[in-house]
Amino acid sequence: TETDPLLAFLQRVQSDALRTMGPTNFDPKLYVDLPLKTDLSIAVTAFNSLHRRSGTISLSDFNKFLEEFFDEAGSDLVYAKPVDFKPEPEGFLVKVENEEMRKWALEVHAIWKNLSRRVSEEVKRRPERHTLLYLPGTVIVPGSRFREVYYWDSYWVIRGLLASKMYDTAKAIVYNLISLIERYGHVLNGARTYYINRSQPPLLSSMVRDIYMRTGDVELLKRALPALLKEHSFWVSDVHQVTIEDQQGHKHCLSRYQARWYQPRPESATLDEELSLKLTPSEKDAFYHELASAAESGWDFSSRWMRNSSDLTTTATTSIIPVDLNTFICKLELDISAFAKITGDNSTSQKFMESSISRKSAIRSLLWNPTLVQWVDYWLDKHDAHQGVYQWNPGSQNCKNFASNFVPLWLLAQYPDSDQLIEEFDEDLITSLKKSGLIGEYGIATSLSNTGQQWDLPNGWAPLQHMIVDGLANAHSKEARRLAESIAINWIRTNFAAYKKTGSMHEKYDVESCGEFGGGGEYKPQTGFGWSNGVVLAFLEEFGWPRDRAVSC
Ligand SMILES: OC[C@H]1O[C@H](O[C@H]2O[C@H](CO)[C@@H](O)[C@H](O)[C@H]2O)[C@H](O)[C@@H](O)[C@@H]1O
Repeated sequence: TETDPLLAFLQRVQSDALRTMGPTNFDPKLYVDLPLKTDLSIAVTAFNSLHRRSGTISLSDFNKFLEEFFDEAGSDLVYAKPVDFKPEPEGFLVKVENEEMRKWALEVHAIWKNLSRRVSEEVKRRPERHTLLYLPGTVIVPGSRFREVYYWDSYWVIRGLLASKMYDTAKAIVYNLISLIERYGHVLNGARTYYINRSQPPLLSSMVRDIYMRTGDVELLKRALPALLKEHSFWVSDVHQVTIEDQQGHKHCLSRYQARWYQPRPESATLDEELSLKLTPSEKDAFYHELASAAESGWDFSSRWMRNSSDLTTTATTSIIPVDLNTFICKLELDISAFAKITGDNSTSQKFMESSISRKSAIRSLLWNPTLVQWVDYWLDKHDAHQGVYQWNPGSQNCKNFASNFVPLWLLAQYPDSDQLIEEFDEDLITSLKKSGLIGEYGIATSLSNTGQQWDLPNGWAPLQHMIVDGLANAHSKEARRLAESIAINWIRTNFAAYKKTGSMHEKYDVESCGEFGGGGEYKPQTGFGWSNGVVLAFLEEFGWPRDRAVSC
């Protein structure tokens, strides 16, 4: 995609739009999402002549140009009512007894209709006019500016669809993502040409597993398995995998995020260019690479990846071994092993069981911190590397509290015999979470640093709430289950309060105030919103809502 002519042209339009319209309310992503009405060459000629005619283009000429040559952003995804949507499905949230809560849950459930789309046949016919990629089945988009399917968002969308008994829609999403692996070798960050250079947290196997648990569909496992094997190769290739030798001389392999991209992200090019103004040309390329790699992590952006939490240009994502990524890959290995066993491929099952055991041992040896009683990320220092092998240094563990430090709880809950991850699961881990400062009044904070980046304090994100709550709820400890339920109740209440106030579900919430959505970051707070809806429905399915429990916070 580096020389993708459509993207190159749309980025010229994007920077002209900024010059013409000014920075207020400017969203660069809008321009790289515009579908062309004509062949590219015709639009480029018209654009060049517009430039020749007038040095600075007037707003009205610019708007006329947009209207003549482009359709509206998002018009290449057509509204499609999901085939399996029912206003109140049989067996829906049976444990929700409170009438007000049930009424709201049905409203949240009904939002699936608004977020459901199909890629237009026009995209299949003339792909060169669209940055949107063709997908065969129904998609659920996150909402607002996110008018395409996203990789890791889809896991929580599917969790919600399962609560909504929409199994066909859930499967269609999975088949779409599989089609991306078949075409590109990995699931893209999102289904746009400008996302081909990177993936997002690998959760496809978790989507398949959860759907299989509800439907028993072995065909799904058979279709998914070859794709998951390809995806696994992607995450353990030289690009992502690093070898680290521990203090006993054992070598371990763990993975990191690393996009194949050294330019401004097309969807945010004007912002990336502005941020990099003070950098030299080679520093710029490295910075763009680190930003795109942070986007691969799903945590774009966060003090978690920054050497100096007040300076985004110090983002160094590729120098970090993230605990959540390795948990997801370990889960992918366990899922592959389980699916292979069910479908009768015992040697693949055995091979991936062994890979998962090695990764668990690596996580425990390198990322577990016994003093903090939690897992942590690890900073790679190039001075510690000899012939491509890093020597483990305990001082390089990142001891700051991030919600991601507790994501292994989720894996432990799904595969309870994964105890190689930890000496022994005991109440100290729960105490460590409670004392971390991450548990806010209305949810789990992403970090403890308020940097103005969206993956930091005071923002709480639905996926992080869900993985930790799910992990605690299934930890076979009454204390852990109680904590899980209280986090879930507060999270539901704040989502409910914000919905009552604004009429919308939000992409992120402020965990310090009731009913407030989150902010910060590089774009305006978005509504819709796929994963938030999914997590509310999944929590209500798990914990229910008794008649006499107050709905407001
Ligand atoms: O346009 C800026 C960035 O937007 C996306 O990231 C955020 O939204 C995604 C969709 O909900 C979500 O998956 C991600 O975790 C959010 O940070 C996009 O994924 C980025 O690649 C993009 O640069």
